[in-house]
Amino acid sequence: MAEAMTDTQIQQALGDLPGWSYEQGKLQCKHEFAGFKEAMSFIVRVAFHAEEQGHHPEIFNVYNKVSLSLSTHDADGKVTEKDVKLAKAIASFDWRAPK
Ligand SMILES: C[C@H](O)[C@H](O)[C@H]1CNC2=NC(N)=NC(=O)C2=N1
Repeated sequence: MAEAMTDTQIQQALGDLPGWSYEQGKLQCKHEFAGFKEAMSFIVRVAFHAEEQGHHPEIFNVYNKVSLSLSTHDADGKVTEKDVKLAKAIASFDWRAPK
């Protein structure tokens, strides 16, 4: 059973996670890209990191917009260090092409 982080720990972690927020009990980010292909490229890149970490975000896409949500099933759907780790990997490569 993974250990849930406290609200204080999550707020601290968000300091190193540009573009991420804590909403509805999950780590979330929303990005807008130049078009559908750019959005899908971002999703595929997220997929490789997710698979490597054995941890997978909920992914929602509409055309050029992508929303990601992260929580840990193993901790009753709460946020754990596993979510922060994947969010950091994603934040480190996130890009937004000029529209
Ligand atoms: C067995 C498998 O590793 C688990 O179900 C993993 C897969 N990916 C996961 N992804 C996320 N975001 N949370 C999990 O708890 C989780 N569990």
